[in-house]
Amino acid sequence: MSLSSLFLGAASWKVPQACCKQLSTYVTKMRYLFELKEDDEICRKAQSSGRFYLFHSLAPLLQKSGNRYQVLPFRASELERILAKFGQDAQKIEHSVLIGCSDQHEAWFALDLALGNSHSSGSLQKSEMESELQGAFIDLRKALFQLNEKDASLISTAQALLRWHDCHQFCGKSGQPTQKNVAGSKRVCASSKMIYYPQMSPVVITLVSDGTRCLLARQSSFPKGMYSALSGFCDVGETVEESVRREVAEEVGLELDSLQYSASQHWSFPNSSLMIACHAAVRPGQTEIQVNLQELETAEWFSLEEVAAALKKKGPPASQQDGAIPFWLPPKMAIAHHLIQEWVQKQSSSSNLA
Ligand SMILES: NC(=O)C1=CN([C@@H]2O[C@H](COP(=O)(O)OP(=O)(O)OC[C@H]3O[C@@H](n4cnc5c(N)ncnc54)[C@H](O)[C@@H]3O)[C@@H](O)[C@H]2O)C=CC1
Ligand SMILES: [Mg+2]
Repeated sequence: MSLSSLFLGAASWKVPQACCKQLSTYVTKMRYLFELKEDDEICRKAQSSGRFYLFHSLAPLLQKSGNRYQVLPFRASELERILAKFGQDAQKIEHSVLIGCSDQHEAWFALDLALGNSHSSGSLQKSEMESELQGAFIDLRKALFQLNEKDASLISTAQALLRWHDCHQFCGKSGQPTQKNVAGSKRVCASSKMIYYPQMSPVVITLVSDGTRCLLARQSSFPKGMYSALSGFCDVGETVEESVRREVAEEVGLELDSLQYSASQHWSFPNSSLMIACHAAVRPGQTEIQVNLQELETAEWFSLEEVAAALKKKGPPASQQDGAIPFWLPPKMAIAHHLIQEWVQKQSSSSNLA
């Protein structure tokens, strides 16, 4: 709804034209997903004709195909047969969470076969399950970049939701168990009446430029040789702009002159974050960095040529003769890569114009 329509007087109110129009595939799909989240009965019915993506201790079930991975969803009837084979009750399906649906309204769910198992229900052996399911449970950190973009996004969402439910089984106020709704879009405590919704932590990621160079940094936990844009969790009460300015000041001791929003991304590691990516410029002539060694291993200015050359490389380069690893950048699927690519394109087009 636009702001102006909020202030329309009652006398000028009309039935919106859109009511008479056929709704688009996208709109009907979003409305259907909303219904599944709100209505337990409709969602339970959707499970019987839906598809299930399986996990084991938060590792997704995947199939190797060349040097890529593929997802391996199962229908409810197949899943019930598999659960029975492993001595599990079909009620385990109640632990599944809604992760999306197709344009034809086939609902998709994720279920972790290992989480939430009581000792009496019998522990499911991972290797036995893998051979029965004809796939392997792969750590998402290893598999994410070898999935296609759509599946990577679906599997990350699924893992984030499954992790959130696993960590929020008790109410923080009453200490009593919480119950999920069928879709898994919330958990409720019957005792305190508290409602818990799946959480994401907002994180800002900023590519700082001085007009000709950009600033890239390394944390000691990064793979050897990899540099990325500056990042940091937003503090409570901050705007995105305040978080960006504070993080840059904290990590490299620079003050920003301007900043511009670029894009956002859901990021699963180590927990669910909403990455908010911005470009920023430092005040003219103020480029001397003072690295906060508690947060970063190092930070350096890189020229357009250096960054453009690094963007062309795929993955970590082999180490040089002296054992050093040449500098490289995060993979395509990471929003840091997108920011850096955007900066290179902008710089290249402005240097072509000059
Ligand atoms: N997708 C991408 O391209 C990139 C993603 N990232 C992600 O951004 C996140 C934040 O980046 P950092 O520079 O490490 O953040 P940071 O600079 O805020 O430092 C991390 C520290 O912040 C504190 N912290 C405050 N709030 C927190 C919260 N809600 N959860 C966890 N720790 C919190 C902890 O002490 C933690 O050790 C990381 O999880 C990282 O995986 C970082 C760079 C690129
Ligand atoms: Mg940081």
